[in-house]
Amino acid sequence: MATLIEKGSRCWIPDEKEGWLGVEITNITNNNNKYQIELISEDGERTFNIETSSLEESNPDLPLPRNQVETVEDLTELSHLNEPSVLNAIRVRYTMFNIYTYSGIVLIAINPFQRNDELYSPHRIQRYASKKRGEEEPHLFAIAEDAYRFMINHKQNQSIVVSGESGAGKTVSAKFIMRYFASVDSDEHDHDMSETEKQILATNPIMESFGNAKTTRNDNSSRFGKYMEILFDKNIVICGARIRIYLLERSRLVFQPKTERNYHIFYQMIEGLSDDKKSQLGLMGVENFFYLNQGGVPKIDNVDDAKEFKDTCDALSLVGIGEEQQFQIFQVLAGLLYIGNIQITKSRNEAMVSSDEPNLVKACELLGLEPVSFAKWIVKKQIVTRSEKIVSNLNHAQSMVARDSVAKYIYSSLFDWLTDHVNANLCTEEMQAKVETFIGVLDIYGFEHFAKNSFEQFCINYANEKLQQEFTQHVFKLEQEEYVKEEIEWSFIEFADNQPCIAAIENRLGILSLLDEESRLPSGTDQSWIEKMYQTLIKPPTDQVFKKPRFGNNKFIVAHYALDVTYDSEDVVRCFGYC
Ligand SMILES: Nc1ncnc2c1ncn2[C@@H]1O[C@H](COP(=O)(O)OP(=O)(O)OP(=O)(O)O)[C@@H](O)[C@H]1O
Repeated sequence: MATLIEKGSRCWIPDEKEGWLGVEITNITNNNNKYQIELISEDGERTFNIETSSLEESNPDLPLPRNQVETVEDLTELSHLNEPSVLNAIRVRYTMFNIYTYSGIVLIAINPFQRNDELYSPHRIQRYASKKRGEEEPHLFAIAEDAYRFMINHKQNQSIVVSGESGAGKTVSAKFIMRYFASVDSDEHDHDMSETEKQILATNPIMESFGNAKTTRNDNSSRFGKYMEILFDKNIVICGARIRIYLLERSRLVFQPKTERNYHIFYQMIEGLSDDKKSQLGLMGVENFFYLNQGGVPKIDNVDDAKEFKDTCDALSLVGIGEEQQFQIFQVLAGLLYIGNIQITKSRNEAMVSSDEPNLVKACELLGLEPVSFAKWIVKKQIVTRSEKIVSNLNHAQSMVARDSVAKYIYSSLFDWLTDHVNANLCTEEMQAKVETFIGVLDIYGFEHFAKNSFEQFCINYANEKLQQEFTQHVFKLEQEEYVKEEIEWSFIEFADNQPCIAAIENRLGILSLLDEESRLPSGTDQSWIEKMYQTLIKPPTDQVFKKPRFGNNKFIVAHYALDVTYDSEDVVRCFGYC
């Protein structure tokens, strides 16, 4: 910073409202080695008493006020790669409707929250076809084209990772990338969609109805991770596609926070089915089902659930799930809603449910279960050891978990079944035989950190931890290869290695194996899992990344690459055991 502090230098100072303020140094007075710096900012001349350490250098050519033009298409071209310079460059581009900016091999996308059809038109696709990155302005299509060319030239499979927090625009971006692949190899740029694109896009209403929900951050939030592969034959023509699903948020089926909803399909079904079919399934209004009424918002603004239902049914028909099978799916869904209404009573310390409890009877009728044994196994558990079977009673809270676990398990099995069905349609055995290479697009939840973090957040953050490791290794490896190729002198760049965190999670005596072990024990509890973790992991080297919070005995902290997250252990062992 020493060279920076002189009259005329431009720099950034922290600002409570704006984050950072662009300023110019107009005068410096040294008073007992405490510098008083006069700065001129975009909102007029002001004098600031500033610690020199809180200044950040800005680009010498950055004009004031801040949001005058500074158009780097790649952040690596900035003369100072500090936080304010990076944020400013992205912000300036955004105000000029450039939502995409490169940062080396990464494309940063800012959600515009407004439609711009031209940006993704067939004409645009054509503009990026066969072009090298940098020949056209930054765009998703340039990333897709890069992967496509690399696959052709090197005969190597490619993957594009789309990452970001909820509502950032991952799913929309992934869809546009798919559209690029589906149309770039056809001669139909200016015409209608290709058959393959139609088929691929038909999977969207299905996966979204069953896997998306309204959350506080996004009315159509994907509650699962998705890896979609576009398959190419030896002539580089698309011969099919394949979807893999990760981490469906099972807890949403039985619990929704205020203003959020369960999976769209339930509301669609209630709005869209004919009265006759609804009465066959015993379906009533949303407010009558505990699994649907907790968030208190049965409707989403500008969304017509009945129309969406029709689109879902059309898409199901398109992938070969006919009307009869569709009705069976709705029957399963209605059965789950009745499971959620089953009343479990408390008697002393034991839970009780009668086999003629009306909701249980209806759930069993819809799901083809036998009421007496279903009622029994909601309130009891059986552990099978090598020599015997041990049956014990559950208390009320445990029975509620058992009841909900059945519903969660059935729903996620239904989701898997749908995915398999979609896959069978997108890639038949005949297509499979032709596959030479593929390009995969990963659309997965970003890092999550809430006031209360459950096992689901833990799994999501673990997945992101692995992605982060893959990313750093890939970027540094590529960069170093480039230096060697160009015979540039270089020394190793220090970067945060997150391997210790991954090791604490997945090693032989790590968080996951201790959980696995605990959930197999007849007497396994959350508390004993936590205590085993405290004993095993709070010592070198894992004590760097695994900690005990100052308050409470049922939580643990993991120091992730993004930040420290405190996780709750409540119900983890029981739910894990049921899975
Ligand atoms: N490129 C874009 N152009 C216009 N609008 C966009 C774009 N990307 C996202 N949006 C808007 O933002 C909303 C949220 O985007 P999207 O569902 O893709 O987020 P997400 O990152 O997948 O979120 P989640 O993790 O919750 O699923 C979209 O419904 C759309 O309204």
